[in-house]
Amino acid sequence: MKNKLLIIGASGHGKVVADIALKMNKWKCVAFLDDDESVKTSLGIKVIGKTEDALKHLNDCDIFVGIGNNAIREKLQEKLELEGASLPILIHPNAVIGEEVKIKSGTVVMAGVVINCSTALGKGCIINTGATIDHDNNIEDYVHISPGVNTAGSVKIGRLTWIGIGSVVSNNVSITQRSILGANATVVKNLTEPGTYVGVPARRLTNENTHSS
Ligand SMILES: CC(=O)SCCNC(=O)CCNC(=O)[C@H](O)C(C)(C)COP(=O)(O)OP(=O)(O)OC[C@H]1O[C@@H](n2cnc3c(N)ncnc32)[C@H](O)[C@@H]1OP(=O)(O)O
Repeated sequence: MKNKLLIIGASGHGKVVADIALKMNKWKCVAFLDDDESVKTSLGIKVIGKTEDALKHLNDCDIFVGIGNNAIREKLQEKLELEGASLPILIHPNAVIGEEVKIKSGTVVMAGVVINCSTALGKGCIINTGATIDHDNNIEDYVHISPGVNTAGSVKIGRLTWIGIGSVVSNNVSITQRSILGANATVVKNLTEPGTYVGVPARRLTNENTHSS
């Protein structure tokens, strides 16, 4: 771990990431990188360069990708990993993490989250505000669990999936990779085809647009 933290992305999600980093009180200095030149500060924290500048700071900074879009976050984190970057895990001090929980690099766990025992979180995941992830879940890489989601026991969520705000996933259910669950969806059986699912119980949207946040 380094004593400086660089966060890529200074917009809404990046700001929440920075707020968590400040509350963890582990870094002497926190700064942003952002490709929008008009953004000079965010949350009172300086933007000191663009995404491409991350490579100049590999030796002196931990780097965190604070981008909400799953596919973009994956692309940036994978490149940084190849370059040997130090990619921390961010956990808000008011999150509750059970025994035997495994969390991989580049994942953020936000305020009010509860993760029960024996659950595994992959790399580059977002576990957003107030979500609960129960025991023995397997959340693969670059998944976004939106605010207020509840997953029951032994749920599996495939890589790059986005679970929309307030959704519920019943116990022992698997959701395949690259899926999107709309706000307030309820999943009661396995979703085996990637797609966008909405409603109670969740059903696939027929005319899907392409979303990847
Ligand atoms: C901190 C943060 O902000 S984290 C971010 C949290 N944000 C979210 O969780 C947002 C989740 N996104 C959604 O729910 C979106 O509506 C999506 C991704 C499911 C669908 O978006 P789009 O592909 O643009 O679909 P669109 O808005 O055109 O809707 C298509 C149809 O599905 C319906 N629909 C869309 N979302 C939902 C939903 N959540 N539940 C039920 N029906 C829905 C629409 O009413 C529409 O129906 P119609 O064709 O009969 O008019």
